[in-house]
Amino acid sequence: MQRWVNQQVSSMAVTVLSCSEILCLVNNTSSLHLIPSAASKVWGRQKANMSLIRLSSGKKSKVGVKLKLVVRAAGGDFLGDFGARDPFPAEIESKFGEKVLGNPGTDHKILIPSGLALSLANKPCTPIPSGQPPMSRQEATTLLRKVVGWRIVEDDDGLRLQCLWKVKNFTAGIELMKRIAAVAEAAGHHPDLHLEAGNSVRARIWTHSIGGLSLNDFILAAKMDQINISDLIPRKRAWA
Ligand SMILES: C[C@H](O)[C@H](O)[C@H]1CNC2=NC(N)=NC(=O)C2=N1
Repeated sequence: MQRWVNQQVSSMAVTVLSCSEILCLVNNTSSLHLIPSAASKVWGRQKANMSLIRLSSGKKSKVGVKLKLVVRAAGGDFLGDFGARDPFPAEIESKFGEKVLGNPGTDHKILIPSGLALSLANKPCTPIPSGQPPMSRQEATTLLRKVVGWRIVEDDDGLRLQCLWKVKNFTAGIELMKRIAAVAEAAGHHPDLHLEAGNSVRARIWTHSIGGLSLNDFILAAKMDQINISDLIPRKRAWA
C-alpha cells in the first residue's frame, strides 16, 4: 500500500496496519505532533525515547490515510528544554489552527530557544578563560551528536575533535583546506590541518588555551560541516 507521509523526522518507521490504520514508531523524540488530514483519532504511548502512535482514519472504505507528521524535540534532551507541553486533542484536531487551548488561567509565553537549542553553526566562538576546565569526555560525547562525521580522539595532553575527508586528489585537498581556512578565520578559531597521502584532509580542533575541548571547537566543527565539498570528493561509481 502506498504511504502518504510527509516525513520531517530523521528516523521513523511507518507500518500500514490496515486500510484505515497506520502505526508509527518514532525514535528520539519526546514530543510528537500529528496532523492527520483524515484522521479522527490519535493516540500514542510514550516509552523511553520512542513514541508508538496509532492513527485511525475512521473511514474504513478509504484506502490509505493522508498524514502529515511534525515531530518537535522538547524537554530534557541535549537541545535543552523548550518548555513545550504535549498538545491537547482539540489542538491536534484543529490542525494547530490559530487557537491555542490550554488550562484556563495559564499564561502562554513564547520562549526563544536558548543555548544549544540554536544551531551550533550559527553561534560565534567566544573567548575561553584560561582557567576554564576542558570538557569531560562525557560532555564532549553528548555534543558530538551535533556535528556530522567528527570523532573525539585523545592526544597526549587532552581530547581533540577530529574529522577526515577523502578528496579527489591533491588539488582538491588544497582547495578544501582553503575553504576551511576561510571559515576558521571568520570564526577566529583554528584547526590543525593536514593533507595526507595526497588525497585526505585531516582536521583536529581543540582549544589551545585550556589544552582540551570547549564549545568553540564544536562550533567551528559545525561551521566546517556547512562547507560545500561536493565538487572535491571522489565521484561515486555506479555499478550496473
Ligand atoms: C589569540 C587568539 O585569540 C588565539 O590564538 C585563538 C585563535 N584560534 C584558536 N584556535 C584554537 N583551535 N584554539 C585556540 O585556543 C585559539 N585561540
